[in-house]
Amino acid sequence: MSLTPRVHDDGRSRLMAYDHGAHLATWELDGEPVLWLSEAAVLDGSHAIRGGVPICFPWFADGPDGEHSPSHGVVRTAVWRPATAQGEEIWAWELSHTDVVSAPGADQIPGPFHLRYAVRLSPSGAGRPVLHLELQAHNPGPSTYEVEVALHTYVAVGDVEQVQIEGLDTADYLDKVTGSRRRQEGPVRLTGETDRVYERSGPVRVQDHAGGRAVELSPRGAAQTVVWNPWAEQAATTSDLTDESWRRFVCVETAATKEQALTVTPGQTRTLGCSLSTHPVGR
Ligand SMILES: O=P(O)(O)OC[C@H]1O[C@H](O)[C@H](O)[C@@H](O)[C@@H]1O
Repeated sequence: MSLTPRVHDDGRSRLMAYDHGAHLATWELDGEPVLWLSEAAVLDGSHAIRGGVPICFPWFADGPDGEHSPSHGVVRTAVWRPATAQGEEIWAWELSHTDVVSAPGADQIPGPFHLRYAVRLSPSGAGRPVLHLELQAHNPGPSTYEVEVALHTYVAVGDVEQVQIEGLDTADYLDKVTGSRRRQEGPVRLTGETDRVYERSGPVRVQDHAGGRAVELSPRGAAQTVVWNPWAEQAATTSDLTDESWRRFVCVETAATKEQALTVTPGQTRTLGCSLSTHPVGR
């Protein structure tokens, strides 16, 4: 059975989203994808959707201790409840710990939570729309806990080998491919499997020379930026990626993981967000 998408089309921006994962799956601007969605994405609710913006919560990858599962937590595969959209919001959803009690990994949730996630478009000064994503994480319980959170944004590019990512120069990062800690020199260029957690929160600009466009991501409420691309060999073993499709995206993720996880005290709401806009390449 196929999931039913929600569709918003205002003539310039076309957005498609699913209640499964509160997952914004596509953003096309003037007919061109800004967010990438895999042609082989599983859209029957049995898996996380490969592409768009998966929401990782309350842990990232295999979690703070490396022993959490499933990957990226329990909410990207949960069915979220539609919530009332406010102001310019196109869609909003909510999800609580009580909605995922029987999900795999539920026993590893650090405490009761209530999430609200909203997708909004606003015109920018230059007349180009800006996409705003915002996740609010509320702790309704009696104890303080920590959560890892990420908006795992798949940015569509013409050819990942011709991409330069600006805004991370001099940032320290953990290279998860080699396990080493390093410092970025100049813009990020991808030349192989890339999985890095940068200790910096944007703005970050993806210069997509083959695609003739730049995409800027402006994060809020998180201290880290993750850059990920599986490259050819990893992609070949990933069932929801087709041949060569790894060239068409780079994940630039607004993230709060490990030592930078978010502490949420009783009654507190932490907000993490990201705004995306397109620009002429090279400027
Ligand atoms: O395949 P997924 O569970 O969606 O994860 C895809 C990727 O997400 C993040 O970028 C992590 O840093 C990677 O280690 C992981 O491989």
